[in-house]
Amino acid sequence: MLPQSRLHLTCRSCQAQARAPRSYHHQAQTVVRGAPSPATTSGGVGVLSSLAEETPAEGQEQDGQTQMERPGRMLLLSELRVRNAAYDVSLSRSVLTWKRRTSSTVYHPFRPRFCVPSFPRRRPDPGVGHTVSVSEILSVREEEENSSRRRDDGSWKKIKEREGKDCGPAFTVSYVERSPHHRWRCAEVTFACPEEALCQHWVSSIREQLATIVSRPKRLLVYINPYSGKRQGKRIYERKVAPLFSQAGVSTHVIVTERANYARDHLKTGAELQKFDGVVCVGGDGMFSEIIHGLIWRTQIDGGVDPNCPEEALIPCTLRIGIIPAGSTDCICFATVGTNDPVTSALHIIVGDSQPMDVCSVHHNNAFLQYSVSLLGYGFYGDVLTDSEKKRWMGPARYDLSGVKMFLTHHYYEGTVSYLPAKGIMGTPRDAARCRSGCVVCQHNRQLLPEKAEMYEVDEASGSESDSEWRTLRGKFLAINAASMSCACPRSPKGLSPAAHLADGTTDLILVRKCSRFDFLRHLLRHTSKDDQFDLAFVEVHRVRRFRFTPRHCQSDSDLDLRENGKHQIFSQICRDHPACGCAPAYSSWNCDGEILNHTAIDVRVHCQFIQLFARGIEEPKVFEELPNPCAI
Ligand SMILES: Nc1ncnc2c1ncn2[C@@H]1O[C@H](COP(=O)(O)OP(=O)(O)OP(=O)(O)O)[C@@H](O)[C@H]1O
Repeated sequence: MLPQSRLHLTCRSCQAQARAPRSYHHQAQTVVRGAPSPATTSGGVGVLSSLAEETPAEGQEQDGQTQMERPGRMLLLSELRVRNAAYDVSLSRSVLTWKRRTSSTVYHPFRPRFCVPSFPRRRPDPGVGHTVSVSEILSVREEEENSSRRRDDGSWKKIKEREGKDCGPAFTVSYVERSPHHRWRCAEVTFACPEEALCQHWVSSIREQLATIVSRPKRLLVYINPYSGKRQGKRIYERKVAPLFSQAGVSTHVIVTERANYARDHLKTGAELQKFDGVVCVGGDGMFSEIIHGLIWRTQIDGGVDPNCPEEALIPCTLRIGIIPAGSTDCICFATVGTNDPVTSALHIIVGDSQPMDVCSVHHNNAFLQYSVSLLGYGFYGDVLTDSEKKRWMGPARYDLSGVKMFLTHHYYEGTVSYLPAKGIMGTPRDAARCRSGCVVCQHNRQLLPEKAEMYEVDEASGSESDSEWRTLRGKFLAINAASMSCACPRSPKGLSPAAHLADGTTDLILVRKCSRFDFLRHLLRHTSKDDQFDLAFVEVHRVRRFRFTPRHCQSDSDLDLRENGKHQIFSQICRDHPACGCAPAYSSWNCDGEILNHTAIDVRVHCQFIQLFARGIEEPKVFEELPNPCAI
């Protein structure tokens, strides 16, 4: 137990104590009696400097008072013990910091509970400190004095950290710790306190700070597709996600879907959305598509907007969506979090992250077809999906087999593409920079949008939009792809359009014209190499706000869909089903985020930052490389 005299506590509500010293340095020297001055040790200096950094500008010299007289965001500072070692622990509004005191007689390097050391033991670093953002603290709990607690699986476990001397009052903080490859884990640290009152004060102070984070969801509506991927959706949710939600005090209403489109229909009509802070889908991209269709539709209907009209200004969805990856294709999760890991996604939901995302609306002859957030692909990717649907029994391997088959059949399709280029924006599809967490390109282009939208409206009203802005291309295409995000996934880490942005109000229109099989293979292989996949004579890419496609056979027939066009349909279907006849089919299908569209003539419009996800975008690697805690890696 620490002697009472060694405890020092600074609290916003205890101004008298905080005002007494002239500086943090001075305060530490005067309050921590009976111990070497922290300012004279490396540990002390580190703590004090981190506190100084945390003090806001408005806390600096005002009315002749020093920073210490107006402690700003610093709330608590105590000497506590972690695994028998003394630490200076401080709490501000933004960070919790603990730093080992060099005066401590026993040194046990701190490690989070989950961490298995995978590197040779280092010599203790006297300056080792840990800083956790308050926004990434999941929960805090007071430990019971009998040193045991119930585990998530219901069994009882002895807490190793509390064995030995520190069996008095203690509290445990659970927080987000970064692992390689953008994975997040829940780590814990237990602080032993010299007395019960101090322990309770720390717990209530941390809870108070957590309560101020209004972006955190408190109640979630969860849809689980039990047939996603390897049919593990329910298990993944129950084992990996539900315990974290419950630990963080997030309540849930869970619905296991009973059929395809169950979640979409429930969201459209039945769900009491006002009761929830967000919707979570447990499944793959198909399940996510269901969720956004239900939510967007419901938002428009509630707001009195006709979703069928391609020219309508749609109302953005405010309810955030979380994705727990459990499907065979989890591209959207990968693009927005950087990994397909249920625990990481659950932690992003708990901390209340927000990532805006563009949505494309797809219409045919003024009738709404579908929304898309990742890939709209005609030709190669449409054919791969059509073929793979017949092989669902094979599982995810069906995509590889159909990919090889469609590459060998090498079909091209004739048609006309018209597009509205995204002018005056920051960024191009050939940029080396990537869309990352807090992307400035997305923020900049979003700000431009109201002006541009007005300009388009004016043009449309005067009937001149198509003349002045639209561009038209005709030709034979092996593939026409519109990538609204990079479409990176574990198989294709660069994606179809590596520099595409999640939320800049544009889509990258990639046109692969008729070429030899060898050239097409070169293009495909560049998706996985460092070479630029657009730097080929038969490939062009345009960043656009809107585009239309009309297959050749529809052009003479006022955009009538092929499926309504008897003769062509019959022959094309025969050619598609029996490629051995040697005759190329006249049409392909659109692959819209993994679903096949019923029409080939389409009008696509991008809606900037139309939905919000519980995600942060992909963080730059340095975020976890620079962590002070060596156990994090
Ligand atoms: N209870 C259910 N029974 C059958 N199908 C369902 C059910 N719930 C949802 N679905 C449908 O299953 C389809 C595939 O779901 P999901 O995307 O979650 O899994 P997946 O394995 O990744 O599939 P895919 O790779 O084909 O997208 C979705 O289109 C969804 O509408």
